Amino acid sequence: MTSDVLIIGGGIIGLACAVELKLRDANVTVVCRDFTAAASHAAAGMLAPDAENIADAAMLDLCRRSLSLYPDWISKLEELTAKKDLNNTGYWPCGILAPVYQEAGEKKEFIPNHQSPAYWLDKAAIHEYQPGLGADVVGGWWYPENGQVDNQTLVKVLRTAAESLGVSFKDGVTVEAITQQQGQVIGIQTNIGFLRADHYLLAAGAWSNQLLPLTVHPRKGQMLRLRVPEFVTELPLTRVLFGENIYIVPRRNRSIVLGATSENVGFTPDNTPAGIQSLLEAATRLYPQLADYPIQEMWWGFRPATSDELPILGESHCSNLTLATGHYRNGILLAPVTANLIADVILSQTTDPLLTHFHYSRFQNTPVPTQSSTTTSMLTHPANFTNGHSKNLFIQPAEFNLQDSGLVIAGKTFQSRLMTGTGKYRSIEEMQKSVAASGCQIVTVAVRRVQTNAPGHEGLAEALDWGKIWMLPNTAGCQTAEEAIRVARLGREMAKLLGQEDNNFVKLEVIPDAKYLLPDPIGTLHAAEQLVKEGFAVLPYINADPMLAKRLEEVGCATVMPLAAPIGSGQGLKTTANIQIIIENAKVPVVVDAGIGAPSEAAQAMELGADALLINSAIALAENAPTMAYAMGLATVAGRIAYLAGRMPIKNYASASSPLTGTITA
Ligand SMILES: Cc1cc2nc3c(=O)[nH]c(=O)nc-3n(C[C@H](O)[C@H](O)[C@H](O)COP(=O)(O)OP(=O)(O)OC[C@H]3O[C@@H](n4cnc5c(N)ncnc54)[C@H](O)[C@@H]3O)c2cc1C
Ligand SMILES: CC(=O)[C@@H](O)[C@H](O)COP(=O)(O)O
Repeated sequence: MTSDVLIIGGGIIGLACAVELKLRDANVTVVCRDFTAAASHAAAGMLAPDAENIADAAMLDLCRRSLSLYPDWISKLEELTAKKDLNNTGYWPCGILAPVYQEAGEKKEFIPNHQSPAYWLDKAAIHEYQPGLGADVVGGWWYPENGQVDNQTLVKVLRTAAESLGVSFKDGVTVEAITQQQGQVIGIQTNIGFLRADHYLLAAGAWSNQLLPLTVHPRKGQMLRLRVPEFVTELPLTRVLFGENIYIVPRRNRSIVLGATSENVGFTPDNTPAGIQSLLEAATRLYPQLADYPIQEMWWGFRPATSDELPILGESHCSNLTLATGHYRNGILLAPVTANLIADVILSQTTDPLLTHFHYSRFQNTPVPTQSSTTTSMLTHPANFTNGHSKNLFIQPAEFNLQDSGLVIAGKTFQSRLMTGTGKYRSIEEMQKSVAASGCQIVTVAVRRVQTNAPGHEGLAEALDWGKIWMLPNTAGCQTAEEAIRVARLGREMAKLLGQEDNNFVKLEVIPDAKYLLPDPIGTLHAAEQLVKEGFAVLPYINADPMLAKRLEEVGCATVMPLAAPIGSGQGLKTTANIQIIIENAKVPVVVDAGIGAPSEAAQAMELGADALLINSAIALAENAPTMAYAMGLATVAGRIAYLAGRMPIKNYASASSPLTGTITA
């Protein structure tokens, strides 16, 4: 049995799983960066499987199961925290009324086959049942079994319960990478060092794809809270109103939560006038007397959304890593069922059949593996991936036991350590052949040039098979941090359009100087800080400056990319001493970028211990580009193997290679 479980993320999902695992005798540690940033803190707390109008049958089943677990789960939590008063979590099966302004025309009556009842109320009935609704409400559904919980107090109760059971917490700690070897997680890299456990659970909400390339992205929601004024003696609302683009959630403590916007703006923080205005307009239309209620508080949060709006639950590509993320709009509702099913997976190795529907591999073209075959290509391009070329550049003979686990950037593993570009080729066909011949798995693309169809970039984006090659959008042509941030966002959209939904990589170039193409260190640092905040995996192109490399690593960049020599100069390794210092100190991959002119220089950079190379001009401008690409691929592998083999020390004097003893004297 797995006893030590490390949970990444201390939102409701991480906490609920921690309590359940601990109750089943596991040793549990929760690592959490920032509890106040959690969606769990920001939510409205509705328990609304029916009001949410969930179309997917398996999801509806999951939500209903969770709703039915709620009463016992709440009692258990409140017992654990020695507070039997059910109001402590604000759990309130108060029902949800969903008024409409236009009748949809469907048959409206009690639906007896519904697993939970739903009643249609016509205009007269709804106004009688809920006085104070806007005059233009024409009817609505009543879902008596839906309800709410005060998510902010619930997570506090969960945290207290977990602590009282002995769950250990590492607060304010950021997980930077999940380190894997041969289908196993061997530990997690954090800002306080390397942590190990028997088993790992990823419950990092909207930030999950900073650690694994899952299709989880943030969907921002703005919220506000009103207070029932003193002069209103009785609670005016005793059920949730779930209207069009608005929900009104009255708490028993006389606050009223209004939500929420649904914005696709990455991790852009703050409340905005437009967001708050839209909520207030919709709320006062639905329940006009709110117009006079005092505003108490505003906030925002990031729902962990997936492209099909369903959570990702259960096993992963690694046998000791389980996933519980992507709960999107229903994570508060789904907490108890998630905790149960995930504890079953981790501790009893039993997978409820329902979990097949929420398996991570549904976003790939691969079939869902059975329990006995757990490895798929989610994070690691297959080791024998040849990128269309007949030669496999990555095969390293087993007898050498090289223990090279691949290049890991922002949790994604690549076998090839060579990245190439797409510029300067004489034709698209030559570029395609060169990319294939190099064996590279990452190709950088200048977002601006592709968007503007610059000469040589027409049709470029479509010319490569992005099912096989990971796109590294770059901000070439940007002179300021602001421009680079804008272009990075476009790059992310471009990658999405080309089918890489989960690609958050950006090669950051801020280059104001046209003659030497030297990057602006200050602009690069500023842009990197912002882009990291927005959830990008940032790969900054820099001069070979060890201090800057350190600062960029500290702000959360996924790699550093020091230059060997100016871009396109083919001068070779001109910055060796500084690159060596960067390599010695870096905890993120060091990618030597720009200026490499020949395979010998590529090999030399890898022998120094660089993790990867980015080479464009030396390939594109060679007389025979595909052949040079092949040579660069071989040189990268040779340099890496030589680095792993460990070169001999350099000596001042000769030392004979043949033995000096036992020779025949003449
Ligand atoms: C405005 C809004 C309204 C909502 N309303 C409802 C509702 O009414 N009903 C409902 O059921 N659901 C609702 N939701 C959805 C629900 O809040 C989420 O689905 C749920 O909170 C997700 O929980 P989680 O634990 O997965 O993620 P989160 O609560 O976001 O927690 C993730 C945690 O992981 C931590 N973390 C992330 N990355 C790292 C890292 N690298 N290292 C360490 N820690 C890390 C974060 O700091 C965070 O604390 C709403 C969400 C929003 C934003
Ligand atoms: C394509 C790209 O990103 C280049 O800006 C990169 O820096 C490579 O430089 P070389 O063209 O000198 O290899």
